[in-house]
Amino acid sequence: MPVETRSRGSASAAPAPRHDAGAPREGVASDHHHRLKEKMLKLTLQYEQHKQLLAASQGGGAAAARQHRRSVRRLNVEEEEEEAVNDENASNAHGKAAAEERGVAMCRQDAFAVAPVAAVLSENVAPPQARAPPSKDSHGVVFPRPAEPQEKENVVGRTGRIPMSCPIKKPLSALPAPPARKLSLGGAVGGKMKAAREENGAGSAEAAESRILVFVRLRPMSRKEKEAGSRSCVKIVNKKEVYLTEFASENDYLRLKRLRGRHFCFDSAFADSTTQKEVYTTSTANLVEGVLEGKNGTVFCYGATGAGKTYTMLGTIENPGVMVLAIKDLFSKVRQRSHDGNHSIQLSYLEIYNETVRDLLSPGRPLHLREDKQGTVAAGLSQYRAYSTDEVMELLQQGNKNRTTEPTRVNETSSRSHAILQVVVEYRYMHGVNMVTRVGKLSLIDLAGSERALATDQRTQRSIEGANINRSLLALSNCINSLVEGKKHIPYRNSKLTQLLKDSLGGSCNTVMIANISPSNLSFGETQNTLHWADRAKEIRTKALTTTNEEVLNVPDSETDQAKLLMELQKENCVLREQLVKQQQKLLTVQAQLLASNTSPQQSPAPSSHVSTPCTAQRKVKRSILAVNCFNSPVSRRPAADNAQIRELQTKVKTLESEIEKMKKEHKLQLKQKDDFIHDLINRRKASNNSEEAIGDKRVATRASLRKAQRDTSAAGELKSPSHRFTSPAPTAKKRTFWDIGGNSPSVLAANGRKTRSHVAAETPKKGSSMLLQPGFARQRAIH
Ligand SMILES: Nc1ncnc2c1ncn2[C@@H]1O[C@H](COP(=O)(O)OP(=O)(O)OP(=O)(O)O)[C@@H](O)[C@H]1O
Repeated sequence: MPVETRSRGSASAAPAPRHDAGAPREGVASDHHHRLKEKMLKLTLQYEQHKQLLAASQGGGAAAARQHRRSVRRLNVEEEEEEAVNDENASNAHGKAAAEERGVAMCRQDAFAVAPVAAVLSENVAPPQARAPPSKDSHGVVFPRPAEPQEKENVVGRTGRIPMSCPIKKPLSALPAPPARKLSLGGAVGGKMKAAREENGAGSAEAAESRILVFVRLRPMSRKEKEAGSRSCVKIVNKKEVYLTEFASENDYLRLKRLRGRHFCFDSAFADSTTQKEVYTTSTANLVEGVLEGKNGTVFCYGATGAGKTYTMLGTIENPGVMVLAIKDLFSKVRQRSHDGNHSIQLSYLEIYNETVRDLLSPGRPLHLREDKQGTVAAGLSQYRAYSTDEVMELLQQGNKNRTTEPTRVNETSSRSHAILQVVVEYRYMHGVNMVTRVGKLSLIDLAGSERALATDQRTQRSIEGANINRSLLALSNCINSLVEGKKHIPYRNSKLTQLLKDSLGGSCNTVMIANISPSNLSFGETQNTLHWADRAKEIRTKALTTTNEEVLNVPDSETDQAKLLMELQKENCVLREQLVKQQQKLLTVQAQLLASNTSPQQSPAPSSHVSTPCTAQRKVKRSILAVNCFNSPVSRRPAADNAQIRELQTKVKTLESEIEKMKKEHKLQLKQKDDFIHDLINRRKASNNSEEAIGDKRVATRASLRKAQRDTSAAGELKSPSHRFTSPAPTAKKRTFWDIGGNSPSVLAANGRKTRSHVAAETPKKGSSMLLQPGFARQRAIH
């Protein structure tokens, strides 16, 4: 039927006659077709539920089985009712005009209730979606039920000019609800971990699998894109649906007819005005909570180059991103809980550049990946124990300076590598006579952007980088495909990235994917690709999350007191460390005052500085400048009042320094005592009986392995124990610690010929320096 007739039909409010012989038969056929589709959907749902029911009955959950049977019966009843309604509708809707009218009306009511959407998607109309009954067992992220979008293929738009086809995806609420993410046995701790069951949902088969949560973030249009005259081709509706519309030139008659729209539905979709905090709270806050409970978590940003991945992960000083917010949150939560136990936080930071793994905190030779009980690990990767958010921020900043970055045509500070920040949180507490150790690992990943060769550069180095980035992302896509299809062999080994992501994708881990997209129609292909893979990733089921990474060590009565003492000592250590940091800060303030009071630049030998702090090289430089300017200057040249003030301040500084020195000595002594005590404890336990020897082994594999690794690698000069960090942060000639990773370190460039963010900063100190070089990792350059 011609378009005008349909339009007229929808314009007239009169319903079509019930048995209109003249009505076109194609309307009936299409209605019938939709009913069949709905029926298929319901059958699929029923099948899923039966599967769950079967699993529930196998898991011994009789109550759960009854519950499922009830919900299946309810579904059947609903289905019958709906069928009856559909039959009636079908007979009422013999006229195509009436069917169109119904579709448009529903469309206006639901999907287009949000006003701005109507402008882009007024063409998309469809019948209602099959709805799955809400699962009572679901403890996953709960979102308000979205308006049900309508589906109709090749419907003429309001303008009646551009035929649109927009296959509507099933909303997430209609998917089988993700089971509770309660507990997990992650790869971080292997060996003979005791699987601690949580009462809530423990043992139920519903918790047998979990799925990756997928979020989409749209960035604002950049100045460049605006200048190029691009239009927005993405619209976000109901905070979870994404509509993608392809625009064709009005003169492109050939493609005009084939213009298509796409619809996707995710756990949440963030519009361009969404704040960093909102993104963090919705996507990652739960993961941080889980890590403190001993569950592993991974967040990774995926998308085309320039789509906003680094902005989402790192952000700017004013708007810190997910990495920064997660770490702040982690520390504040640890502080709240540290009254009942002992927390330690260790972190490592690496990049995958051109298929080689590099340590960002202690750059050197490429690292090799190996598989062990803890999963895939980079051998020799340095781990740093952090005691405050500031310390982590400094480490992160140092790491970012060493990250490979290059300007491309698309993005001035394009990340040419995948960066992975891993934070391991260990929590120890006494539970009766047992010492419980819980370990959770949080991985925060900023992937490099997929790109077209033409979109970036044709220069050799860039194209090699681009090819490697694309290859690893292709490997990631292949793994996603295999996981979704339920294949037995997942090709993790095809790239370093997938090897490191193995636990996050196919293991027991709470995983979040944030897909970043650009609104510009010039990036339509990239956006479509990103959304396609994000949509696929939504279907990946990860392993059961029924346990925490928890180790329970039975401490005999005779040793309980000692264990308690040990914990007390550890707590005291933490307090002492905090005091030390405060004293150091005081010292710096006094020195700054001294510098301010001493305006005349005097040349004098620097006093010996024996305060070794975990400060940056920058801070050290500052200190030496202070020393040169302030100390030992000829007293005779200054007015008497100034001299008196300076003497007073000098005395203060000396007192503080001696105080710090004293504290350090005490601290060292306590650490030594603690280590002796631990050794003693282990030896005694080994000797006591054979069964406990196994537990001893387990300790070595988990908590103790970390300690052992620390000892081993610190011997090799790579990994520093906390005491080492405080006593000798100065770099050795051979091994460079992160404290002496200067932003302008020539060896980074010389060693491999690649550019890091440090080099970019050194070369272009003023113009648009990378956000990763700023204290809050801010890219000064805003959206252009
Ligand atoms: N949500 C946002 N709000 C404001 N500006 C943003 C947002 N997202 C991205 N930008 C800006 O867009 C530009 C490109 O972003 P970014 O560097 O994060 O992209 P990317 O995906 O990491 O690119 P690449 O893969 O090449 O590293 C930056 O200038 C950044 O400040």
